[in-house]
Amino acid sequence: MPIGYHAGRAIELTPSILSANFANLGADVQAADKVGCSWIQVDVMDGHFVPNLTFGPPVIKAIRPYFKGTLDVHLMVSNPDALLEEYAKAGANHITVHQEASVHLHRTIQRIHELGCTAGVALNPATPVSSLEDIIEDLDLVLIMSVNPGFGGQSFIERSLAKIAAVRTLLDQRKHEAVIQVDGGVKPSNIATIVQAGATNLIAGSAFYSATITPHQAWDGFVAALA
Ligand SMILES: O=C(CO)[C@H](O)[C@H](O)COP(=O)(O)O
Repeated sequence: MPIGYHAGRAIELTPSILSANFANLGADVQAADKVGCSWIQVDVMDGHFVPNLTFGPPVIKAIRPYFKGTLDVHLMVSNPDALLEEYAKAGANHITVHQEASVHLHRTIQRIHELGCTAGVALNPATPVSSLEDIIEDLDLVLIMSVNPGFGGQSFIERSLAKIAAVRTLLDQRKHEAVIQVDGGVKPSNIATIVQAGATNLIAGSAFYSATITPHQAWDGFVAALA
């Protein structure tokens, strides 16, 4: 269920399980389902493309029964092509790869579609939106990284707002509809500005899975911030 609407588009809140309690992962995934999230993101890190290690396909398979909506796998890995089939088979509905990690990006996007998933491309903070000019019409989603990938709990990089607006302009120019997802430092205090720039799907890690508030309270806080 959307947390709001902007310019006629539904706005989705996507919890990142990077900030969940790994000792209680099934329940934390189910909590996102119960509060009404339509998407959940699994941040896959390989210790090579980014300096951290997280979830393999068996984890995706294990949590799949606990979430009805879109299971969004964000591959922060070198050579993503080698892993696409395994993550699709494990239960991913959507797969995002990094522009910086993909040598044959067009082929990679085709392969994700062949596997029955929707496809996205992520841009690191220093990667320009212009790098998507020759692929954007093939994409279901563009992910603007608003932190350097690898860790939750970092601060939103303000320059990301201009990049979100540039993606919206490019999509409008090409008359193509795609999700604009933003990942890193998203909070109730900045969500309205991010949505006004053109984003439609907001990743929330530490602001959703927190020691001080429940997922339900987190959801309510984001809804109120957009109202
Ligand atoms: O992909 C990520 C880091 O690479 C995280 O999902 C992202 O940083 C979200 O965490 P937070 O909301 O705590 O900033």
